[in-house]
Amino acid sequence: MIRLEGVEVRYGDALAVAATDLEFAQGSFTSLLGPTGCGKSTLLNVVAGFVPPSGGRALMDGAPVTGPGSDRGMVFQHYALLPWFTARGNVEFALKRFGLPRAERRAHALRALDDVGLADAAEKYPAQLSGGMRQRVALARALAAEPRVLLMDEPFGALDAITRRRMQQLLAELWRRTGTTVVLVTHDVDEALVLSQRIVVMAAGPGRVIADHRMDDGTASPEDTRPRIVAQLDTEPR
Ligand SMILES: Nc1ncnc2c1ncn2[C@@H]1O[C@H](COP(=O)(O)OP(=O)(O)OP(=O)(O)O)[C@@H](O)[C@H]1O
Repeated sequence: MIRLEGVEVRYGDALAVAATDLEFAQGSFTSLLGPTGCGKSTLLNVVAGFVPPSGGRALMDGAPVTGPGSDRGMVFQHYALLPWFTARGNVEFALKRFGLPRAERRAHALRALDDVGLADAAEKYPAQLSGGMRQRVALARALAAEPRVLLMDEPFGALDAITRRRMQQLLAELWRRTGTTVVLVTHDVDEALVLSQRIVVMAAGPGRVIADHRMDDGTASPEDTRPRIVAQLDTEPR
């Protein structure tokens, strides 16, 4: 459903991502893994429509991606919540651009907050919420519009280990329940192994794909795959 054809990204003279071909099947869960600067966020932002490719093209259901759209929800490491809105207000605000009537926006927002286990915190402000709860609001905000694709850029990078684990479980549940296509950017091999069906490993200088591990076809277990990925990350020049 998402297809990158020869996607290349330059920032000025610098080649951030060399020509890359990738496909993400509908309903799949893929992690993009690699060292800092290898172009993970850049590729995700091409799919999101925030960064236009300098070469090649990104397609969603066969149509070129020309900008952000409600079919793609995004979650960042830094939650970017609006401090003057409650949790519910933040989710409702994000729904505003879809032109839903107010009552419907509210119902959607409350349902999304309930889905992430925050029904009781809907009227709290971001400053009254823990990091994990804020990230749940950000997840609710992305999911409220019922996107077909959820794009996540190091979403749990700022959380402590226990909260991070809980959020991973929540994400796995939501993915199984909704069938949303997920593309997750992470530095963390174990996070990628626990969550995804497929791990695309990237290297820097210039950013490129160096391996594509599939764990969903029964041929490789996470235990077999882990040392191979660690070796790939270690041997690549940074
Ligand atoms: N807006 C920008 N302008 C100029 N250069 C950029 C810009 N965004 C990213 N880059 C450069 O492009 C390369 C890829 O960056 P990108 O953020 O995609 O990597 P990443 O793998 O996501 O890294 P990290 O894990 O640190 O977030 C890096 O060399 C980075 O410095």
